Amino acid sequence: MASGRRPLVAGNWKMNGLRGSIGELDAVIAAAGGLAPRLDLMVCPPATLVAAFAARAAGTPVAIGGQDCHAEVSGAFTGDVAAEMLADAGATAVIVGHSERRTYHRESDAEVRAKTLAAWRAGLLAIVCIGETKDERVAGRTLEVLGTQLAGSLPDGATAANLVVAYEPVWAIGTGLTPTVADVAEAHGFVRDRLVERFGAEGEGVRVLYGGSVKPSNAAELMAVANVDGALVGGASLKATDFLGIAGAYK
Ligand SMILES: O=C(CO)COP(=O)(O)O
Repeated sequence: MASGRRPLVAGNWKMNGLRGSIGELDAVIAAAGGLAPRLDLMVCPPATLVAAFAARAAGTPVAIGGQDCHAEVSGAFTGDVAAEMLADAGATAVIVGHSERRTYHRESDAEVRAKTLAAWRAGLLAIVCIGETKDERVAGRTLEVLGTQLAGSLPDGATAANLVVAYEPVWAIGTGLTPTVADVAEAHGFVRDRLVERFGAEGEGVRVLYGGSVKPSNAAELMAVANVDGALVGGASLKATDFLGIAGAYK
């Protein structure tokens, strides 16, 4: 903090939410005016809800993002969604390389890189996720893994305006477990160094979010760590009261 970087608190709804869930977005929008002077707010609903959510959030401080995109503009890719389609639906951002995509869809760093380029091609902010597994942490390989993921997943041309990195330890996602403050500081400091090495002043401006079991009760502690520029929130983003409680870490 005290970095000049504007915090971003983003909710990743994952495969949750029906049209009737828009009341949660409404509650976030209702509180957004009071929070907007201090931070950016984003909700990333499933693809089926992006258009409706974007229409509802239009003209408010709440941004809407997708959760994944295909690398191509269009074509015979059944079930996939292009970055241009998300933009057309009103999204201004997209999460790429989430560990659930890397695990269940076997996405490689090269694919994540291609998806990041697709996001930029469509004019979207790319939120690129990285993070180590429990085994990798126990083996003392966390920073090596993060370095490899950053090198492979980030294309040249990243700027403070087109890239956000989310550090999400795989073992902390949905488990209620979080790294220690010292471990978060080490990981985020490492990511910052790599961003600055590669992208110079732009890398200094790229926001690095922490994700993995962020809750209202631990948000203040996690968000106060150096080089933590906000949160990517899963489960606790589904209820507006919890999501806003996390955003409330920025007083
Ligand atoms: O994966 C996450 C956000 O992308 C984190 O999920 P949880 O907040 O549910 O642990």
